[in-house]
Amino acid sequence: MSSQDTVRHTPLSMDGNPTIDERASHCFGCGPANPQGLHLVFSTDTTVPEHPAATAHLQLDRLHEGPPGYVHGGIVATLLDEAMSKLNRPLDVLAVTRHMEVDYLRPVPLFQPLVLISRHSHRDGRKLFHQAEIQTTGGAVLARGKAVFIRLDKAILARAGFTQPDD
Ligand SMILES: CCCCCCCC(=O)SCCNC(=O)CCNC(=O)[C@H](O)C(C)(C)COP(=O)(O)OP(=O)(O)OC[C@H]1O[C@@H](n2cnc3c(N)ncnc32)[C@H](O)[C@@H]1OP(=O)(O)O
Repeated sequence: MSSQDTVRHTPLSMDGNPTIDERASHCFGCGPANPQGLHLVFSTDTTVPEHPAATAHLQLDRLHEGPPGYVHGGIVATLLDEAMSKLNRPLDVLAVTRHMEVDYLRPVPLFQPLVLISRHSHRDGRKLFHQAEIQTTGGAVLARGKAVFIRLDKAILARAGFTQPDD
């Protein structure tokens, strides 16, 4: 089995005792250790601390094709979800997507530079409301998403298996 296959097929529970960042290293959207992942790199802007923003620049190829020449719709949703998830750390919360809506406004082209932008809108208790867009470098909006993330407390984390017994 190649090392790539080993990574792919090793369950989290057999991964030793990784740190939380190591456990996130295989995230399909941003994990550097996932050989099949999108490897998105975000910069965050906390100029307005209560409304942080996140931005990534990317370009996709036929690995993520849906309609000929364009990005698959599921990948479009993944990009928006990932961008919105990046707003949680600047807000100092651990949260997961509970609800997401996607507007597919224009086909998202392969082989062209794209900009992925997200911004936190507001919060209501444990609910965080985020928005995101996929844009061309000229600023044309191709897809737009909005989502409700739920802030996780220790009990939910344990129930979902995101923590290990010693956490
Ligand atoms: C390394 C970085 C990784 C980043 C990955 C990118 C982000 C992700 O993809 S995370 C993975 C995908 N998400 C998940 O797997 C989450 C799965 N869901 C869960 O585990 C649970 O539903 C969980 C824990 C979030 C919440 O469960 P639970 O505590 O039972 O709450 P639940 O009853 O579902 O409702 C949550 C709240 O959302 C609200 N809600 C649901 N839909 C909507 C909506 N459309 N609009 C507004 N509010 C809504 C509900 O009304 C409820 O509100 P309140 O707290 O006021 O009652």
